[in-house]
Amino acid sequence: HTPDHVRTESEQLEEDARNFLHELDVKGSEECTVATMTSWNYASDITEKHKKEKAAAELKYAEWEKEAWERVRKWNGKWETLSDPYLKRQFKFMSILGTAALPKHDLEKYNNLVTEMSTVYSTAKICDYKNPRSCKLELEPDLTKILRTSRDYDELEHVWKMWRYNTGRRIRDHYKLFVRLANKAAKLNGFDNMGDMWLYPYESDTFRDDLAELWQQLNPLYQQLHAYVRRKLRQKYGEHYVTRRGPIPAHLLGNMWAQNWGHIYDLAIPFPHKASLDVTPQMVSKGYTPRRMFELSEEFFVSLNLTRMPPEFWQHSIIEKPQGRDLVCHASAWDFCNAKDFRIKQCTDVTMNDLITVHHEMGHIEYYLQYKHLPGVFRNGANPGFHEAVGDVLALSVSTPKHLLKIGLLNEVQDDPEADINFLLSMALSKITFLPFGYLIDLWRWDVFSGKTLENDWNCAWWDLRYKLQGIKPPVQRSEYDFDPGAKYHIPGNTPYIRYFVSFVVQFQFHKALCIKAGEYDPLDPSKPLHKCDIDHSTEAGNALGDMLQLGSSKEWPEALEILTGTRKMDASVIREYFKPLELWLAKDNERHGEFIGWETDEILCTSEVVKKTAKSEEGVAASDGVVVGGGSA
Ligand SMILES: C[C@H](N[C@H](C(=O)O)[C@@H]1CCCN1C(=O)[C@@H](N)CC(=O)O)C(=O)N1CCC[C@H]1C(=O)O
Ligand SMILES: [Zn+2]
Repeated sequence: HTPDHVRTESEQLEEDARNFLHELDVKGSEECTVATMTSWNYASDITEKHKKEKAAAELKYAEWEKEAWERVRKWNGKWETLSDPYLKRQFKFMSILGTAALPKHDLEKYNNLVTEMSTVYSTAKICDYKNPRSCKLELEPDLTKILRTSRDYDELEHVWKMWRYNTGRRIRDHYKLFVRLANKAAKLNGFDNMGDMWLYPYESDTFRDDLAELWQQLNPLYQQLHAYVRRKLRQKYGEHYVTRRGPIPAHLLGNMWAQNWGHIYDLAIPFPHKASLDVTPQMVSKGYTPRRMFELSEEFFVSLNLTRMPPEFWQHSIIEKPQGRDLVCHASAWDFCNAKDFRIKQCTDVTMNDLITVHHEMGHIEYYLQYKHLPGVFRNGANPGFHEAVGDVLALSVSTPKHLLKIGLLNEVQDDPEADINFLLSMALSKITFLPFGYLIDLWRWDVFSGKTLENDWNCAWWDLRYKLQGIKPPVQRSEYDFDPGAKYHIPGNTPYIRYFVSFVVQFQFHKALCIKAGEYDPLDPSKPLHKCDIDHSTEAGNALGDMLQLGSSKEWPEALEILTGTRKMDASVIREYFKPLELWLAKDNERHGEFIGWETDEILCTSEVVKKTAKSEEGVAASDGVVVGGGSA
């Protein structure tokens, strides 16, 4: 490099900035590794000792973040004059301190509240409906299995109600204090409330409006699917429980949160005489293990010329539920900030649904691997939605009958319009049904953080959204004693959720771009529709995906999106194109059956009053001034 004395002043500033940022990054990564390790130890073995170690490490890491932030602040007024956008972007991100801005005692309280809420959620157990003295049923695998397989209305209601009784209801007070401290931290960072701070990584002041626009474009398709599934559930459970024009009882949809209806495919399959596409039986009969499922996923990434898992991954990951201890079973991917230790923790079941989740988690690991060379502030998704989309994009190919045949999980593929509709319906039961759920979680939380939803209305505001967007209702009347949002991992876990809604839109844009590169999709060739595309073994597709992943968050997400897809905007028309044949079929089928599209009810789903418990039952007691949340039609 040029000797000091001939450099211009701005070149000198740039050199100093580079050295300053590099030094911070080395120290920051070391601190991050220590903090992440104690977080992993707690999440994989919940003990008082691990909780204390995690709490101490979080405070220590916050000390480091504050020190780094104060050193960055000294560059204010200088870093903005740098010409290199790569350096300026690093300073921009390092100027946001986060919750470490809280006074130490507030931060300690905040961290403990989150850990406490997570512990309640992850260790909750309920009593068995069929054997009330056995009270050791856990969410994974017990309750998940019951929601997936039981068709007993009352058993499902018991599990649905008791899960919420032992999770959400028990953390409602924690959450009140958590919200206050979260907003205090947001204000210390110059945001109005935590909801605004969560949107910072999307770098767009029209983001909320863009999301509302996407939902408007997707809602019609959701409503057609909702009407069709409601008819099938009415056939199964009878008109008393599933009315013609009302919302669907939430506990009948195969999933604890009604976020993915894939497990009632057997009740909804349009052409039952065609081969089933749920390959769980084949996975079991072929002796699949969790390890095999992870290797299958890795093989797909490698076939795309992407990076295989490092030895540490197989050494340290937990891919089966360990017995004899409490742990956070909710699947997660971990980056230990040292460019070599990456792990997944997942209580894997041998089911097709878990094979999809394996790909989801592996997608996170692949993103970590692709950007591990970048400075810490860029070791993130272009936006959080991109991080959620990577694994799902590969899973779109894996889920095709053609691919399942290729890997021996299907022994025949029927290629005809009816089989097509069956396949698209099975995909819609997890992709389309998720959209209103993925949107409403943070619609609810943004209103809670902003104060638009007051503490006394938390649960009824939740059911207002669940009714309005998903067209579902609770099997038993709810009150403000309950805290049903707290029964979903990401609320006690304090993980933002709009990233999943973004992912479910952009993953189809990624899929389309990769399918074109793989020569698997041609809009003008009816034999190559988007939903039949399988990109496996396409290095053109893999290289294009890798090029985008390697950017991390060093470029604004519209630029990263453009590099891969040629467009700079989230675009709902691609997911609608993928499901077009199904949308046409559903509209005709609903028309033929005279189905009412949408939902209405005059039932009181949630009361602001505490419902007086009667000896007979909980429902049926009309509260004095119940808040009617189901009055309007959709
Ligand atoms: C099963 C999955 N678990 C999350 C995920 O993988 O996103 C976990 C918990 C929260 C964040 N997380 C991570 O692993 C992050 N460390 C990844 C990262 O940000 O790097 C999950 O929650 N999903 C998948 C479908 C919809 C949603 C759900 O199940 O509702
Ligand atoms: Zn994820």
